[in-house]
Amino acid sequence: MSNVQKQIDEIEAEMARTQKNKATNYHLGTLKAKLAKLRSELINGPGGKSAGSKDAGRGFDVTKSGDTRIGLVGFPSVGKSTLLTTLTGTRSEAAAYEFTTLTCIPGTMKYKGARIQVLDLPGIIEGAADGKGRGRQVISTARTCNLILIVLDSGKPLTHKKIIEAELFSFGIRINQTPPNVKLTKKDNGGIDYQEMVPQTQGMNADVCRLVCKEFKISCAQVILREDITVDQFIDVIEGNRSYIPVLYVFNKIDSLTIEELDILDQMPNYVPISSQHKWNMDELMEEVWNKTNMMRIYTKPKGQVPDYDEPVILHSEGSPTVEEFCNRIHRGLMDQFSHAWVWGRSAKHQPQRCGKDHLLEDEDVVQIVKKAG
Ligand SMILES: Nc1nc2c(ncn2[C@@H]2O[C@H](COP(=O)(O)OP(=O)(O)OP(=O)(O)O)[C@@H](O)[C@H]2O)c(=O)[nH]1
Ligand SMILES: [K+]
Ligand SMILES: [Mg+2]
Repeated sequence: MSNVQKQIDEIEAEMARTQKNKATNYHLGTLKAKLAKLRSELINGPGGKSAGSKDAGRGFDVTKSGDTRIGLVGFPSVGKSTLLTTLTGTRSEAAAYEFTTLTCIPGTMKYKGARIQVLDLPGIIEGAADGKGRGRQVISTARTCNLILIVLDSGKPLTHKKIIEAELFSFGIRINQTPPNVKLTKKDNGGIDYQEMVPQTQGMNADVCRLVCKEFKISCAQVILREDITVDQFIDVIEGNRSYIPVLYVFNKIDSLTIEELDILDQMPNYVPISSQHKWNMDELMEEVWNKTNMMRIYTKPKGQVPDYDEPVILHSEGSPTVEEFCNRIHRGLMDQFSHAWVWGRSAKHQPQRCGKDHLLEDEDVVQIVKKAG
């Protein structure tokens, strides 16, 4: 065991021993900061780049293609390769022995007009993020995905889910979370200026903030907390290299479960039960993938022609994208020529509606761009 891993274990043991209360809150804050620093060191070497930076653990060299990228992550033999083949038609060897897949196999599927790249990956086990097997490469590649499918064998213990989550976590991936709404501005002088815009109920206060900053050698900064966060989330802000990625839990091999066992699984959020071998419930999986990747279809309509429903322009957006974002997606420079747009569909008050560049679009709107005269 490496020296760094030993220190990590010691701190984790100390944290487990320490009762959570007001008096120990500060001490725990310092321990959490130390732990985060050691984890970065473990992944990148001492003084190395922090997790997630370009030269940190290298992923597999697979070119991005399509509108979005999803990765299949899980223990060996849960059925990732079988799923890739079922979804995309690309053959990836599947077999009953562990570590059948030794590299990253890409495939593509089309759904609602969007081209989705799916990455089959080698299986990972506990300790993957610290370099066991190809674990680091797998998780580095997972960091490049817009959505991760954690594939689980529904006949195996649920503890596997926790282990995979912990591996992703220690590599700087935050699943199904949004980046903390915190502003941190480093300064040259003036100490730590700490402001709470909303009451903090999960351990943050001015002293904890100062202690954690000190651990990271930040002595002067403005810190504004715009939501109620945990100390761990504050450390995430300081380290600044986390990847916030949505996750779906795909419970495979449900063909070998009883109805009662299936009912228990049914109560978990973000989960999709499937059988990749029997192609069961693929429709729900595709729909959940669609919902989690925040894609929107906008159809173009050249003047005097019917809209092109086969090749939508795909926009990624948490909320509604603007006409301007749509134009920029088609090609740079289009906005220079933009006069107005005709919009049909859910976002239009009448069909069509004449709109400016700030108009907010909805899924499946049809847009015709009118260029400036001359
Ligand atoms: N019963 C059942 N078996 C399945 C299903 N999907 C895959 N399998 C079997 O599970 C075994 C492992 O499948 P793989 O697709 O190789 O699993 P993997 O996760 O890619 O495995 P590694 O590449 O070794 O990590 C094979 O024997 C598959 O036939 C399923 O839906 N139901
Ligand atoms: K296998
Ligand atoms: Mg495989």
